[in-house]
Amino acid sequence: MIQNDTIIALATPSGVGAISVIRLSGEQAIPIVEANFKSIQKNKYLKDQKTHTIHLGHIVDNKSVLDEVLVSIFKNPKSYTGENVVEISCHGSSFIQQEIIQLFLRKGCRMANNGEFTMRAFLNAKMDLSQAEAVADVIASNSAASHQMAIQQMRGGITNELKELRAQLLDFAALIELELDFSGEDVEFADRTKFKELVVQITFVLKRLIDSFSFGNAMKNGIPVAIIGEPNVGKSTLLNTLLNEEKAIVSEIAGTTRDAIEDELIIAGVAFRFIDTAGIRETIDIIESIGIKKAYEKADNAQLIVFLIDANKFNHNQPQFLTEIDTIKSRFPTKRVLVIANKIDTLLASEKAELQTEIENLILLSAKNNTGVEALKSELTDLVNIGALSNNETIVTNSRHFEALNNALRAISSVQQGIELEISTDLFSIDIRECLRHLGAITGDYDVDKDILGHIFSNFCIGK
Ligand SMILES: Nc1nc2c(c(=O)[nH]1)N(C=O)[C@@H](CNc1ccc(C(=O)N[C@@H](CCC(=O)O)C(=O)O)cc1)CN2
Ligand SMILES: Nc1nc2c(ncn2[C@@H]2O[C@H](COP(=O)(O)OP(=O)(O)OP(=O)(O)O)[C@@H](O)[C@H]2O)c(=O)[nH]1
Ligand SMILES: [Mg+2]
Repeated sequence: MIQNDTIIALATPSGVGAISVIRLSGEQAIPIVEANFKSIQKNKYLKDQKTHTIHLGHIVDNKSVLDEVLVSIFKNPKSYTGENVVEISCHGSSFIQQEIIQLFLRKGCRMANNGEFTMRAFLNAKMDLSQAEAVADVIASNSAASHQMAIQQMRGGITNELKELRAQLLDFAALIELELDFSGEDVEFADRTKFKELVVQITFVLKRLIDSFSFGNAMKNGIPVAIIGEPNVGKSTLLNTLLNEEKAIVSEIAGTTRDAIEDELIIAGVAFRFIDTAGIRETIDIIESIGIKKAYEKADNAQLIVFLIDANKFNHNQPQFLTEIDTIKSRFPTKRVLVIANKIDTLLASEKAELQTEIENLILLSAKNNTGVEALKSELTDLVNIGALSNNETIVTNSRHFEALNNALRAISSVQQGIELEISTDLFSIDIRECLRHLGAITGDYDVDKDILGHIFSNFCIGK
């Protein structure tokens, strides 16, 4: 499916750099560049050169030399897009970049849309849709964890997990449909025992992939950690200390933070998104109470909760702290709650020891003096199960894939029910097709809607 127009875009960031790469893809890429390229070698022409070769010369426009460049040639189908591709490595000046692009736009190229090079790679079967989508994730990845998940996906993660099972399901679909053609006679081409085994196996793999999404999504976007506690306990100070930046306003006035403030921090290769919230207390202030409501919402949506208490207020005669901690833990029964006693710089050593023995698993910290913060960080990374990452397992991070996997699971569950209830074959053969369709949507094997493709690639940057 070779597109007949030739597209051009800057492949490197716009702005000044040592060199910049301008990429052209399409049937006419080589002749278009050829007409304005002069090799330093006499009588050397790009059209005669082998694929994957590099050539030194000048880009010329009406005999004036725009730049000395290196031109790389990739010949259809051996290129990133599967089309003829030419890359021009020029000097990294904004002026030169623009002059060269403008020159080739005049000579018959068209400016590429976002993600169009990768879209062409998909349309020319250089990669499947899930791999093409992962290209954007690779570019966007900002932590070791998100990078690893994206690379795994770009190399065909989900596709490889499902390819074999999908092929087997397709075979069964064909056999079962064949039985339907002989509906008068009592024939069974598809081995029911084997078919049941396959359905169980598919269900198992789908569930594993679906389950990986909450982890994958959190890893990709940063694991949300809500910092909550009473006013003035030092939540905003802790956020600032973690980020090493005066992000949130800190003051001795209780009720300083109103709106939730968040930012990302990468700890040991994993992105965490820390959310500082309004201090929780009874209040008649309308704005403050909206902030408190929001604090609860943030905690509800967070993966982890950091609950801060003011170590100063600890009084060993009163089990008030313990009640407070229990209240928070029962308010968020399914979440991991890390309890932190802040402001330990104001405590005597004996008081610290007492605090630690009275409250289990307490992290002692001084947000102001930056003590105990490393312990908190290592506690956080311990809580994140990155075992899946080191095992190179496929982790679903894309919500489109997640949705398709859920749809496929729903369909295969109907198939399973159909077999158990021994309903007529024609009914569950529809569910088998349905399952195949959803699995195909992930890789783009089924006729994917133009709009869906447009939507997927619109999230890319130009030149990718
Ligand atoms: N200069 C440059 N660097 C780049 C890219 C690019 O397009 N250009 N890439 C773009 O993202 C990535 C590399 N991906 C690529 C994937 C395939 C082919 C390619 O030419 N494939 C051919 C030939 C393979 C061979 O035989 O060596 C093919 O698949 O047939 C090129 C780049 C990252 N670095
Ligand atoms: N001594 C000491 N003071 C601290 C520490 N952390 C915060 N403080 C002080 O406690 C006061 C309140 O700090 P904030 O960070 O604004 O507290 P907050 O929990 O965000 O308060 P609200 O936004 O009102 O809920 C400020 O005066 C801080 O300087 C600490 O570790 N030690
Ligand atoms: Mg605050």
